[in-house]
Amino acid sequence: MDEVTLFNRISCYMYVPLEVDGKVARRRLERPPAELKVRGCQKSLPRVLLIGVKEGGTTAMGKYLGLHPSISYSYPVQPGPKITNETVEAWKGTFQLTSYKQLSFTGHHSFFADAKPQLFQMVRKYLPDDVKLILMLRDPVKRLVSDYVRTLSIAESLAGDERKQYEDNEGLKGSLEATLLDETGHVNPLSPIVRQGMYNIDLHTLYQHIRKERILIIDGNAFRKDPYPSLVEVERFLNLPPFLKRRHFVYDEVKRVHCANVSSRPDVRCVIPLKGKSLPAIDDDLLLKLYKFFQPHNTQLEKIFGVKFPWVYRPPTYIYPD
Ligand SMILES: Nc1ncnc2c1ncn2[C@@H]1O[C@H](COP(=O)(O)OS(=O)(=O)O)[C@@H](OP(=O)(O)O)[C@H]1O
Repeated sequence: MDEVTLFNRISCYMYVPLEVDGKVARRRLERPPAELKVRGCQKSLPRVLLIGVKEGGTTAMGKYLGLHPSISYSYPVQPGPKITNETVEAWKGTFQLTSYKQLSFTGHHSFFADAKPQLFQMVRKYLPDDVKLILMLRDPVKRLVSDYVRTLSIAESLAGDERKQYEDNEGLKGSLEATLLDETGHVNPLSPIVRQGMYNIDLHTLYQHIRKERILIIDGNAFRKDPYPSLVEVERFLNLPPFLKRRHFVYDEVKRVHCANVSSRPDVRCVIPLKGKSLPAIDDDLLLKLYKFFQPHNTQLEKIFGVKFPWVYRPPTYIYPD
């Protein structure tokens, strides 16, 4: 069966041609009510949850896994802040319709590091018993720099008290060095963007609450270089019928990432609209300090939790490795 037919048989939505300025685009519509009923289409709480980390590749993973016809992906919205019947209902209200042949899937990059209490409460009380979690971990130094660039650009778009409050919350202190280092020049583990990369600590807490078999950890570095092998791993972890193919992901020389091309989903192409954000040049000494700081945390990841990604073993370096 071709991709479009398969999608049209399973999904609660369809894409119809729409002419805009002489060009044919596609508009997504809900299927007719009778079909929605037969397919059991409704908003349902996720059976698959992407839990982070921030800047780990969660946006691309969400969108690309959502290309699978057996997956109904809803754009990430953070529930809460308190988890109650009402806030969970409101969260569910933001989801797409899911048919009985699909798994409802969403997530938020904050679950792993900042919103664990909410995550645990939801898993205990609200989410389906068979819920599975996907966690994307990326070289913590790259994650940190990417996070800094993103956070700074958000701060620069704000003004006055609002900016000050945001900078305080995020621990931004005027420069990359001031944000990451304490008064003695050591990497500051209390800096929020440093703390987020100490994955071993958060993983320890996660495994105390959620069984290991329910969690798949994906290498965000490998996913960025080529999303296809990671997506196949996720398909298998979720016991989905194999659907995603190598030809669905094409490297874009300008954007420097893979973009998607699946005929049933004209709405998903590249995750970033233009070029990937360029990372600042980092002083050699600072880079070495950061890699040295994270090395014992990465070692714990391997020794205690069996995470064997290449960057976990990398010795500290003053170059920014690939
Ligand atoms: N295919 C593809 N397309 C676009 N971007 C990709 C892709 N694969 C991985 N990435 C990397 O994802 C990084 C952003 O991560 P997140 O989406 O987790 O960020 S967020 O915290 O949820 O906003 C972002 O990090 P930076 O490159 O450092 O900006 C991307 O490199």
